[in-house]
Amino acid sequence: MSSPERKPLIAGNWKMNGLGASAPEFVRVVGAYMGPLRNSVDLMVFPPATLLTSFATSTRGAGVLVGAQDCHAEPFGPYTGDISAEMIADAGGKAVIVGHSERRACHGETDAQARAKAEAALHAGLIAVICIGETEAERKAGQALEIVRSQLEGSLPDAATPKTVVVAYEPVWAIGTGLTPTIDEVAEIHGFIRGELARRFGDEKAAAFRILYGGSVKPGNAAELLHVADVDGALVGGASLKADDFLAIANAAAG
Ligand SMILES: O=C[C@H](O)COP(=O)(O)O
Repeated sequence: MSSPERKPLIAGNWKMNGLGASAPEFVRVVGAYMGPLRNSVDLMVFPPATLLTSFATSTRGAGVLVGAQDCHAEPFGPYTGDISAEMIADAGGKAVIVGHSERRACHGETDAQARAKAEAALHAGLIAVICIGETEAERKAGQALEIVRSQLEGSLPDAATPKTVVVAYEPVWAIGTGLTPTIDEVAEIHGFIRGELARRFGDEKAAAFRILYGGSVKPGNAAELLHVADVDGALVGGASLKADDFLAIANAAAG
């Protein structure tokens, strides 16, 4: 569970889903957030880049932060198809996801690239949500902690602060599968991440970083997962596409 100084954060990653016609779902989230929820939970939504500007416009002043799902490490240049952190900020984005396992698996993204992208994000004034997590084979081989340790070390910039960086632990085998680690496994990894942050940044700073859990978070399991020690929120994929489900998860974080 989040400590008093770490406000829970629920982040919705729409992945490659959403057309202009999906905007009303987001607008419903924004509307509901303007009630008491706003005081107890931070919300972020990461639509596809095509919807970034319209989502940023519809949440203006409402407090839901909108971000992008990836960025290039360079601010501009001959990188066809990519967008930079500066462009995300220019479009009204406030955050960016880097190192998501789908970028690592489908685009061969390395820890060093995730780190360079996170550095670019900080330079552009964005919050970087940095994803780490082991595969099923790595967990079965007893390597989960070591993989998480090396991804964390390799992907986090030295300049990371609790205000500019959020860590998201997403076991790859739990993403989109309906499977989740046990509560004890989640507690073990999140506690381990907190310890590794303390080794690198000191106890005080480490205590202020938010560490999200991601992987098959749904309204039905959110409360249990979100009340585990050192779980400060969730990075939600599929369930973030439906306003009711996403809001139910946000309310679980608040309660
Ligand atoms: O970024 C979100 C995660 O990959 C989790 O996705 P999921 O909730 O659909 O399992």
